[in-house]
Amino acid sequence: MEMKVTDLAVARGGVPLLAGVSFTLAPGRALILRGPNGSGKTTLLRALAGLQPPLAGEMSFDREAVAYGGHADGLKAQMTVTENLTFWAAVHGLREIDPALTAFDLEGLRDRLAGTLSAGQKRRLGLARLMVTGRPLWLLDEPTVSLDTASVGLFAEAVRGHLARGGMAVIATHIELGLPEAEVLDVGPLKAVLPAAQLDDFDEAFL
Ligand SMILES: Nc1ncnc2c1ncn2[C@@H]1O[C@H](COP(=O)(O)OP(=O)(O)OP(=O)(O)O)[C@@H](O)[C@H]1O
Repeated sequence: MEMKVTDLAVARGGVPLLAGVSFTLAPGRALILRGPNGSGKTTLLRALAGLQPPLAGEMSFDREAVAYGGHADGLKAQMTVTENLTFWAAVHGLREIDPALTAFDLEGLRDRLAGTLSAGQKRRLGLARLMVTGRPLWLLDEPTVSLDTASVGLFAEAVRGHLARGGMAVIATHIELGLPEAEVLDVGPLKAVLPAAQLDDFDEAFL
């Protein structure tokens, strides 16, 4: 499956943020989204994930292929690491969790309640969940928040393994992930031009 996005425009709170977003991603490829705070990377990812409608443009790829990793971790605090992953795999009709435990160095924590994990450990578990979905298109919003250098390395290896299996990834990040093979899209220059009338209503849009 190829991911093709053409002339996408997105808004948040009624305010247009980005326009003319176009890219094509082939199996085995990753795209890194860059851009200043507030430029619309999260909003773009939400639109790609089908969580909000775009203002305009075309998206051609299978929505069922998407595994979305947003800011909220969505972990079940009263379930163990193993139970969280097993549950998530089962939701996607799968059972295997060991490769994900290994990839994110979670074996030693497999029986710990997710609610008792540190911020970085929770983040690793949240990322491990992507692997057990079996879904080919990872859409990731700031996946390395709370991760130490070693864990960023684990994440980069996991993405690389995913790409090697024919997967794809679109990743919004401010840091250097150590994925030089990834393509980069800077959304900064794609800032939507607000019509004057809309500029008057700008504050209202956030109320
Ligand atoms: N729920 C909301 N309602 C209204 N406006 C919002 C909402 N969430 C975010 N925004 C605004 O939309 C704009 C784009 O936010 P977005 O989170 O997409 O940017 P970003 O590029 O991901 O930023 P960052 O690099 O800080 O994560 C910002 O001005 C933000 O304040």
